[in-house]
Amino acid sequence: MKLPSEFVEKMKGILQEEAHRFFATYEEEKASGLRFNPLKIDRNTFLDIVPFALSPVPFCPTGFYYDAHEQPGKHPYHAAGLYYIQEPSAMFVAETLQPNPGEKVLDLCAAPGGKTTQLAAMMKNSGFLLANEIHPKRVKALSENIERLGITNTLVTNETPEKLASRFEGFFDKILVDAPCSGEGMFRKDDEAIRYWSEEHVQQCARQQQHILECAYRMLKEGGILVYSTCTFSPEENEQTIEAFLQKHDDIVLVPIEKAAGIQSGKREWTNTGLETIERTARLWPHHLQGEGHFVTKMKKTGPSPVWKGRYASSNVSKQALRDYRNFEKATLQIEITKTMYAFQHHLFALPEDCPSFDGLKVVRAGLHLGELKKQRFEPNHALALALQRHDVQQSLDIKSDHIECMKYLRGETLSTGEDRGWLLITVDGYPLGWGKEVKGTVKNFYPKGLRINM
Ligand SMILES: C[S@@+](CC[C@H](N)C(=O)[O-])C[C@H]1O[C@@H](n2cnc3c(N)ncnc32)[C@H](O)[C@@H]1O
Repeated sequence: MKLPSEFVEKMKGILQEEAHRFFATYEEEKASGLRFNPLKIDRNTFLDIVPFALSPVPFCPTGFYYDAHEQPGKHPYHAAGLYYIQEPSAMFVAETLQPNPGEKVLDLCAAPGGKTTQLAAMMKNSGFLLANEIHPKRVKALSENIERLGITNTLVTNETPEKLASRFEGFFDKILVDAPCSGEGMFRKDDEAIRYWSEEHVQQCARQQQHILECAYRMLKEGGILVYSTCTFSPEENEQTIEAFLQKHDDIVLVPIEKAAGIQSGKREWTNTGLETIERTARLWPHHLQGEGHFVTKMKKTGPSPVWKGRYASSNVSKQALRDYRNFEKATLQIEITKTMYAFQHHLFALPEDCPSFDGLKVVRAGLHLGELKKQRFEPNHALALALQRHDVQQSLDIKSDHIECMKYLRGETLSTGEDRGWLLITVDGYPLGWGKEVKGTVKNFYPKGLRINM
């Protein structure tokens, strides 16, 4: 691997006697990890059914390492949202924020959704999570991952941090800024990150991080928690970004992060003022643990915040549309969705709890996408299938993960059953994969075209 020479010199300078251990990790395989999804499966059942060898990530109770030769992204359990593939050190970030059910949480730089999906699971799909991504292409991947993992408490937006800050002053209990950075911790898994690296880019990222943190600050309640993280090593984007932020705000204090399992402290020598409390921050290094590397800071806002003056979203759904949905619900489900409903043209959503009004914001997903209102009938969305449990529906068709029928379904082919039951939840080993509509012995395939596999 050819590392940028300026990067090598800089790391040798700051790491000194540790540098050779750090550089030796570039000769080793990258760490591969996945997190099981507690919204769909418990730990023991997951370990019973998962067909790969796994070993636990010591700093994340839902995280596991898998061998590099495995391809968990291709297994039907991935399509069923039973797990999320995530770089192991990244798993520590949401663990540090520790959101609770019922809280109002913001993930400001969220795509592709590794941390969002972890946060939503920790919140047990309740409360309100705003997952924002500034880049229109990346927000699509975020939204798809939220759908696959069966997340229903999340509003996905495609906004700038400034726009959100002007709308949500003093609104959030907890905020995550997983900042865009120079990605030095990505070098083992992404050649692009190596090619893109320059000292100038490091400085540019540091300026941008300051700006994003300022926006986050405005949105935090008094007593609120702000976690800042990067997947880069440079002190300018880590200790120094936090140092500058603390200098601007005397009502922000660093909350100590417990260090275990090889997690190290941030370094006071790497601040401009020798800031002692920076040791409360955490550094995950590839030569101290199995992971690509992260920097994590936990902060608390102790001073007053403006009282949020916005309003909450209310339903805009017509009586007829609601009737069409309820008819579908009665005929197909065993549960009733009681959340506030919202329609974007013909598409019906069940909003997260405590969802603020999103008028004027670029919304990509507003909670659970229930489906589409077609002429006097309702067609369920894939997201609804993935947010259900098998027993939530009246009719389901279970296929085995190692059976050809499962591949046929994921390829978008029809299935033959000989029955005529209408909407069926198609499950793999009991876990929802998508919808099918059974008419006269044949199940029409509603697995989304964009997700179908070709093999
Ligand atoms: C480190 S990545 C986030 C990874 C994500 N949290 C996860 O766990 O999957 C940083 C994200 O910030 C976004 N970003 C870039 N510039 C930004 C800006 N000016 N404001 C907010 N976000 C930005 C990037 O598009 C990128 O998706």
